[in-house]
Amino acid sequence: MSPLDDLQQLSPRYLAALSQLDPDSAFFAVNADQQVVFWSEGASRLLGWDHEEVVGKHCSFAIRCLSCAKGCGIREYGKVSVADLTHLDKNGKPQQVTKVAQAVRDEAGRFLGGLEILRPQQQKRRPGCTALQQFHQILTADQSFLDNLANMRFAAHSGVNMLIRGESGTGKELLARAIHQMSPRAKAPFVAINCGTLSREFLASELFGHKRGAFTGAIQDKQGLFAAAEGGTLFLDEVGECPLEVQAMLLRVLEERRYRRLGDTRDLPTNIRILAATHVSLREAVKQGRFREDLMFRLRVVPFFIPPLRERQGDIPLLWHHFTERSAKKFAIEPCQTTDEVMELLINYPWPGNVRELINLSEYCQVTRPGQQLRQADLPPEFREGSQQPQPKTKERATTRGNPRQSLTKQELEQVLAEVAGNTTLAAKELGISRATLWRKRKQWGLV
Ligand SMILES: Nc1ncnc2c1ncn2[C@@H]1O[C@H](COP(=O)(O)OP(=O)(O)OP(=O)(O)O)[C@@H](O)[C@H]1O
Repeated sequence: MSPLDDLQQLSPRYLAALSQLDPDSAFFAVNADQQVVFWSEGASRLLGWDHEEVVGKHCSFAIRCLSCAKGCGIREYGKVSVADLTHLDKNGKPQQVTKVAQAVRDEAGRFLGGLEILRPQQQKRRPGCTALQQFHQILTADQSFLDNLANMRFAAHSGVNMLIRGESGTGKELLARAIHQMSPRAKAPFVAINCGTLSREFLASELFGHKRGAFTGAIQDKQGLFAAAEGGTLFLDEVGECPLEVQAMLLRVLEERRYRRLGDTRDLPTNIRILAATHVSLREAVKQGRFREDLMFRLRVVPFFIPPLRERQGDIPLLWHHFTERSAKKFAIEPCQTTDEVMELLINYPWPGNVRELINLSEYCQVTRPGQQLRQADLPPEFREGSQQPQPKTKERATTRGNPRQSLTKQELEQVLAEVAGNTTLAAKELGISRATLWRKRKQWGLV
């Protein structure tokens, strides 16, 4: 049946009239293939997509939410009601909504389609979190990450030294820039340096500057980053890699608020805030004698941990759609479309390179499949089933029922789905399989 036939069946005039009862909300209807057959004006306003762009397309094209990536639920349960859901609009901006959805069935109980309403929740949003997402470019749907970000606003404003810990690509520098922006130093410079990539002498010279003749090759006086960042923030990335001699120099600056250029005889005053980041534990580095304990305490007045992307699975669809749209704009092409199946693979991938790796992959997909539907085969080999690295040690994987890939039966899957009320994530965790596998098994055995 074509989308137009479905449109007739679902009485568009009634739907249009119904949607006018709540013009701020997004009303839409899908057919049995989950293609959009009705799209209200409120939906266009809330989610940014015009009627013509959406009708006839699979609903995942415009309805970008975490629950959709986990499986829609409307077909199975007939009725869905979820509060506090994060949806991305056309520009990748998160929208907090309440969702209600109702399946439409024929006399024989066959699924004909569904109706869904997304009500905006502006009034319920935490003002701090919204501002963080929009103003500081940190996108996340992870509530505990958001809470931590909101809780550190005062520390950010207060000017204390902060230490950010997280794996490579998790957004440490992005967060450091956000902290700088939230501080009274926002109008002064933000200067970043990676302490892990320079030799001791170069690093000291970069940081503090030098006088002509201070060392071989110092042919003229040079100002360092302390001078460049005066009044602002100096971000010391990979501070754990800093040589011990430079650590001693940094400690002196932090204690005395004065520094000396290499080869100089006089001290210069400094007024900067130091933010530092590390991917290793500084406590461990202290234990191993590679890092000064006194400097660690000075730097980590307020510590902040950014969880790796694999522990913020809810952020994967959000960031994916955001960066896919962004690279589509960058290359002036239509964004590629991500099926539920591919999204499951993305969600279950361990992302060793974190957000940076996700951005690179989204650009790769954009340029290799512009405007087209992304298939599993289009992803690099590490995303294909079976070649995925085991996911890093989550508690759930220890609670599986043996070796499910070989032994899972339809009956067992049915039983687990019943136990967890159809929740795909919980069922996958319980069975110790990826959600992609679970989804495939459900399709194979007609359990969708
Ligand atoms: N939550 C997020 N929302 C939007 N963009 C993000 C987010 N986290 C990271 N990014 C983007 O990912 C890229 C990598 O982030 P960033 O350079 O801040 O990571 P990092 O932890 O400092 O990495 P490294 O330790 O390797 O220097 C940047 O383009 C950044 O803007």
